[in-house]
Amino acid sequence: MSEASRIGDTLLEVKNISLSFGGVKALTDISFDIKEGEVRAIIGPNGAGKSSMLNVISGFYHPQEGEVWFRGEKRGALKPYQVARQGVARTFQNIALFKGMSTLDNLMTGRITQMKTNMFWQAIWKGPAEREEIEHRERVEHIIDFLGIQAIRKTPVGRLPYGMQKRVELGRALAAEAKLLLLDEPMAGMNMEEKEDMSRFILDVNDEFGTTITLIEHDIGVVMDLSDRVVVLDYGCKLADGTPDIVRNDQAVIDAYLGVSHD
Ligand SMILES: Nc1ncnc2c1ncn2[C@@H]1O[C@H](COP(=O)(O)OP(=O)(O)OP(=O)(O)O)[C@@H](O)[C@H]1O
Repeated sequence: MSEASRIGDTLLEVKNISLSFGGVKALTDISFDIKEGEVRAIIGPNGAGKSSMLNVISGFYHPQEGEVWFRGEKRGALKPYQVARQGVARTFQNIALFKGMSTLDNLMTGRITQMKTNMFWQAIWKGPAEREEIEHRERVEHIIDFLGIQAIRKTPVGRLPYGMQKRVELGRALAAEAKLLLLDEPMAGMNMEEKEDMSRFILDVNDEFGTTITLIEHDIGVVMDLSDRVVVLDYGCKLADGTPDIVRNDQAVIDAYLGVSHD
């Protein structure tokens, strides 16, 4: 698909976001947008404010100043589960799976935001709840196929190698059928081969499901290959914003973060 047809209108916009923790200013007057269908990276040195920004988008942190707009509407002070119900899913820097549960059951927990029947229906009439369960299973089976993890579907995730756990975590976020997927360092701690696999899955997810993806990643090479646009933070301020080409040639970015020009 051509770039022009893949990327659509603005999906999410943060406007003039400032966030402090006591005396620490984590974010100062940050504005940028995320367009439908794009892969958008947030990069910056340690402590630059990347995770804080992701936490603002996912509703875990509420900034003292600024606004978040999602699908053309200003978002109120929603709780994280309400943001998730609107179609924003995320993964965490440290894997947050249920280690004793199987891959399949972990993926099923990703369906919670999509569940429509409640305890009342489940108690008095199993029909709708059973039909829903079948639908959820079908969706999860599709994700298992897509990520090529059939062999580990019954394995407790705590026994899986790290790279595989990260893949399951991606699968759980996919199970939520999000419009916007937030990935917090999806390749941290991976070897080169695992990083290549994960990069391929991220691009395939973007392509096949049309999911908009925003990711934080420390490996600059990976970020530049994956992303349509990159926003660079430094000491809580926005340093640069644009295509990988623009960002990698920006002198302020080279000075503050990259250290050397990546020609
Ligand atoms: N919950 C919190 N309480 C207090 N200070 C915080 C909290 N979260 C972040 N900070 C501070 O805000 C600043 C930005 O941190 P943040 O974790 O967002 O940066 P980061 O770019 O994600 O860093 P890293 O790459 O190391 O994960 C840091 O000075 C950090 O210590």
